[in-house]
This record gives sequence, structure tokens and C-alpha cells, in this order.
Amino acid sequence: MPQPYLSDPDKGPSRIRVHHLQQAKERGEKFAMLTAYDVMMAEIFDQAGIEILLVGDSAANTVIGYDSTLPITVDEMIVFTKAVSNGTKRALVVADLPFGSYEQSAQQAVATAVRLMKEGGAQAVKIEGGHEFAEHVRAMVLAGVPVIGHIGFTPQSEHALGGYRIQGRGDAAESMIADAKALERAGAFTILMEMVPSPVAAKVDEVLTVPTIGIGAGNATTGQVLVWQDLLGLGANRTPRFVKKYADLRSVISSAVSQYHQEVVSGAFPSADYEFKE
Ligand SMILES: Nc1nc(=O)c2c([nH]1)NC[C@@H]1CN(c3ccc(C(=O)N[C@@H](CCC(=O)O)C(=O)O)cc3)CN21
Ligand SMILES: CC(C)C(=O)C(=O)O
Ligand SMILES: [Mg+2]
Repeated sequence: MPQPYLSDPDKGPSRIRVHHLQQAKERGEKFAMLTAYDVMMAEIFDQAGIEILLVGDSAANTVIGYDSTLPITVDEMIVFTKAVSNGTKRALVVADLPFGSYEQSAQQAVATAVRLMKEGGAQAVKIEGGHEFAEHVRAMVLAGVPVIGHIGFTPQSEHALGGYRIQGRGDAAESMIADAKALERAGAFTILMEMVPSPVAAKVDEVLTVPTIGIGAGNATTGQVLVWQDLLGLGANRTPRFVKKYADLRSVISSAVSQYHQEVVSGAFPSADYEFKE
């Protein structure tokens, strides 16, 4: 396979923009999205070639320690979005619209999206929900906000959906495809699908012109996304089945910190190398 256009150091874009993702789909190339919530991780992921950094409302779980995404606020999302945009040179920075910040009206969605862009430095936003939010998407797009639609399992609707469950099985597949089409028609530049049977996700990618991104949605979507603490093995909890763990940072950090602790209590640290002479 030739060097993918998106990551070609000479011909590829120096800054990923929405139209590059569309071109990727047209060329049959894939791209990667990863969450980020702080400047140093954003720098590392950006320099590693990740095309899209998502400031997910999963920060509610992975940074703040809530057991769902529902409590995180727009003000909190803005802090994380600023940190990520400060650490990013090439990737597209996308921020989640948190629960309660967009549902009431298209105008509320525009106001929140504008804050995430103006105050947080986001270059696009992501909104959970299907055709019922098409007008919200249209209003944001008209305001100059690029929008990703998020369908399938939408964690902000956990209580309405009855828990963490796969969506779009059986008869529900047709309405999921209709949701994806409605969001595309409203102007969404990408559709993200979470916990959807792979054949349904493949069908959605096939019927849409815009690219798709999957998490627990198989290998036929244009892109993939994971939460970085899952990918790098930082969390203590069991991860969802769709997670592939590429490292075990929790044990790396734990043994380094134990060694530091042991050297402090034994007096081995700081040795002469780390002290100031008169
Ligand atoms: N750390 C983390 N990773 C995520 O992927 C993630 C978050 N947090 N927070 C926001 C949402 C919530 N998501 C989740 C969280 C848990 C499951 C889960 O426990 N899934 C089980 C059961 C699936 C089933 O019903 O069969 C699994 O084994 O995959 C799935 C998605 C995805 N997002
Ligand atoms: C899991 C991804 C898609 C997300 O929405 C988040 O991290 O908040
Ligand atoms: Mg989210």
C-alpha cells in the first residue's frame, strides 16, 4: 500500500481539516481519533500522527472520577479543550457537547458550540443523538461549526437506553441508518457510531458520503476512536470489550512511584547528583 495521503510527510496536510477526512474516505484511507484532556498527552498523540483529538465528555469518568458522563459541565469541558488545543499543531480538535448543554433548542446547541470554539479552541464539536437533533446540527453548521453526529450507544442517554447496551440490532438497524442519513443531510461532516453490530456500521459507512468513525462498531468504518486511558492501560477498572490495550501504563507508573517512595524513605534520593553545592 502506498503511504496514505493523510500521513505523507511531504504531500500530506500539515494541519488536518474537515475536507481532508472526506478525501480520506474517497481514497479508501482510514484515520484515527483518540481522546485527550490535557496538554502533554495532546502533544504526544498529535506528534504520533493521530488525525483527530477528541476532548470527550468521558473526561467525567477518566479525569474527574464520576461514574457516568452526565455531571460534567460546559465550563469543565472548556478547561480540558483549552489544554488540548494548546498542545496540538496538526490534529483536528473536537469537543463533546456535554449532557444538558444542547438539548433544549438549536439555539442552545449553537451557543454551547460557540463557547467550546471561542473559549476552548475546539475546531469542531460532537453531539449525541439521531434525527431528533438534525435541526440542532443544521443550526450549528450554519453558524460555522463543523459537527460530528454520535449515534448507536450514546452514554448521555444511559438511563433512557437502560444501561450500556449494543444498539441497532435487528429492526433497530433501519432507524439507525435513517438517523445517520438525517444527520448527514443536516450537514454533519462525520458520523460516529458506538457499540453497533459491525454489519450495520458497515452499511452506514456504505450509504453515507461522509466518513464514519467507530468504537465497538467493527472494522468497516472510515476511522476508529478509543479513550486513551483504555488504550494505554491506565485505568484500574475492567475495560469494555471493544478496547485493545496497547500498553500497561498503570504498572509502569505504579512501579516508578513505588521506587521513588522507597528511595525517599531510605534516604537514597536525593543523592549528591540532585543537590545544590554552596
Ligand atoms: N474509560 C472509558 N472508556 C470509554 O470507552 C468510555 C468512557 N470511559 N466513558 C464514556 C463512554 C462510556 N462508554 C462505555 C462504557 C462502558 C461500556 C461497557 O461496559 N461495555 C460492556 C458491556 C456491553 C454489553 O452490554 O454487551 C462491554 O463488555 O463492552 C461500554 C461503553 C464508552 N465511553
Ligand atoms: C467514547 C467517545 C466516542 C466519546 O464520546 C468520549 O470519549 O466521550
Ligand atoms: Mg462522549
